[in-house]
Amino acid sequence: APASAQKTETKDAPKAEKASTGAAVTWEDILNDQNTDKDVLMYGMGIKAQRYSGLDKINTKNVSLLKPRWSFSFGDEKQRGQEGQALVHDGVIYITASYSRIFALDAKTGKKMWSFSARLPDDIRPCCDVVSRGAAIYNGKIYFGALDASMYALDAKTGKVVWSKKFDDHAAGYAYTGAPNIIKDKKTGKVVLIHGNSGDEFGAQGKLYGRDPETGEEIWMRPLVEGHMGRLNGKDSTPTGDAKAPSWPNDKDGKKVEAWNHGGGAPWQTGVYDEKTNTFVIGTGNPAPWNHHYRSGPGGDWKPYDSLYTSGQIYIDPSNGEPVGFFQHTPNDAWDYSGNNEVILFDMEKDGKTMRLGAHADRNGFFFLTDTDKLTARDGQISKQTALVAAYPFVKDITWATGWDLKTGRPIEVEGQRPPAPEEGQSKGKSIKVTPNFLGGKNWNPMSYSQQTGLFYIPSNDWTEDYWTENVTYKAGSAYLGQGFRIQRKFDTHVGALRALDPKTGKIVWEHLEAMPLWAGTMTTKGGLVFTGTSDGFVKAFDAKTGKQLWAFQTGSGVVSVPSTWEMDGKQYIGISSGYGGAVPLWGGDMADQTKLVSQGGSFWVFELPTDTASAQ
Ligand SMILES: O=C(O)c1cc(C(=O)O)c2c(n1)C(=O)C(=O)c1cc(C(=O)O)[nH]c1-2
Ligand SMILES: [Ca+2]
Ligand SMILES: [Ca+2]
Repeated sequence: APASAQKTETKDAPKAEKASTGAAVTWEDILNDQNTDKDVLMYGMGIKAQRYSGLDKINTKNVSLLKPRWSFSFGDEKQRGQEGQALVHDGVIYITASYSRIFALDAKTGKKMWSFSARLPDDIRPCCDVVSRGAAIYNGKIYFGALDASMYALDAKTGKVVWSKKFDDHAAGYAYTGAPNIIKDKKTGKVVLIHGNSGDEFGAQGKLYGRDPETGEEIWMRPLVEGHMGRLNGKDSTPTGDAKAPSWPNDKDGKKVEAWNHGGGAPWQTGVYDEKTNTFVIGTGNPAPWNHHYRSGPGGDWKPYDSLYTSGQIYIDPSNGEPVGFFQHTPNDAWDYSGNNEVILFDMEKDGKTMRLGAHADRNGFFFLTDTDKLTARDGQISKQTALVAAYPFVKDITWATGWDLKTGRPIEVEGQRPPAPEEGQSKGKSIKVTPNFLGGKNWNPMSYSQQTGLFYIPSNDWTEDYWTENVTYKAGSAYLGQGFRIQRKFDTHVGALRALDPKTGKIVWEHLEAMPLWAGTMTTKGGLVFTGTSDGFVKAFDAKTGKQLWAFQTGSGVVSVPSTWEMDGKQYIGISSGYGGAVPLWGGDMADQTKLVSQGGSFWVFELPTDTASAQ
């Protein structure tokens, strides 16, 4: 879209109040983000995406005194889900909002410096609400994606469009909701902007893109369905994996089944960069259609057909977009579990040695630890199920598998837990009960890892569904699921469960239950705290060791975003968006009815301790 078609509002920055150094963010700044308290330069709050802050000014002793400093309304009649995580640089907060909007706010006062609203066509088709999870910042520019499958670079000072690229057909269901990544490729020395797409529910082809952050020009494109052709510098590069795509069956004529042409696997969340091996890691989406019979061989034989490279974590060489490793969380995914959730990189001592691991809590109910050195090895093999180190259940009563075989790295599936095909002459198959349901034991909202406690804090949900197959044919722009479902609660006590998991043992050290689904991310701090938000509007802080709730503040709408924290003028601040939405009110059956009672909203909140904490006590 031409820049002139965009609406940019620029307000003069309150210069007197802004202690600006004017320096643009460099790759070194990004690499060091974890250790700099005064800024938040990436989604994940650090190169390993641990969402752990070394700040301890707000801590278990004083957090009960936390109060708002200011709040900013995103305005407009547009509301719905506010899922963004704020970036903070040079006294400015950059926060994305629903309907592909982004705001630059003065961190001291909440005063708007500029805002940008992408002009969206009427026929966009995001599956799961009009959300945006965040932006990236680098070299004087802010990068963020829009729901019509486009990417923008904005001038960080003015919000003016530097470049924009429309990368796919929104009318066919392609979209973008995630926060892009900035990484520096060690081989070429070039900084690369990496982003994916959304659209599996419409039979989109999942694709990952590497771009020049200065011009937006594509460097490479990597399709995530086996056998599809990649691109490098504008030319065909290599097919993804085996060109014959043996993990997808052939039809009667010996051609690939129709599903393979669509395939899914969209990387719609945010990846993480393993600096040591120069490898980019990102979760891949569900196969399309959800109905696995369309991705199975004659007589419903699904076992040889994993539907690669969907529902797993893929490792990519950022120099050329070549896949170097893959671990699949749900082979031939029949339940829309997808594999998109974040991978957090961390080190763990085991048997006297330090292991470099990836941690991932999947929608399928298992928490995975994978060996980063194996998955990033350039050994000519992509599928590396044996990189599995551990798989622990983190929700109750998982139906589809009893556990994982650590030798083969494959799930131990339970017979009869795949939804059967419709009987002859029927349009629907027999319904089965599935736990967790397709929205998962945990959805996109990121967990965090505390370097202080060594625990992971997982915003999980205990819920179930009725689930049955339906016949489906592909039609561009229409839902391509082939499944029917009705989401249901499982326990009277709760749906949401914030769980602290010990990666050494798989044990749940503590849990905190919530009546409504948990749809906000978590953050931990050296102050011994875990922060998150709830669907009924609270921002909450917990003792990271015990799970005791120490503070709660009501924001007036549901909280489905991701907290962040920074230091300014010697004080620590907590920032988070409020505004209810996301997938639950749209798809959630019983839960959707419950959540209709939550007021819509759209605001960003900043919290601080009273200046004189001693006298306030
Ligand atoms: O497969 C996809 O392309 C795709 C995209 C998205 C998205 O972009 O938000 C979601 C999902 N799938 C999905 O399965 C899902 O549960 C989901 C929840 C949400 C949300 O923001 O609450 N988005 C998405
Ligand atoms: Ca930082
Ligand atoms: Ca999906």
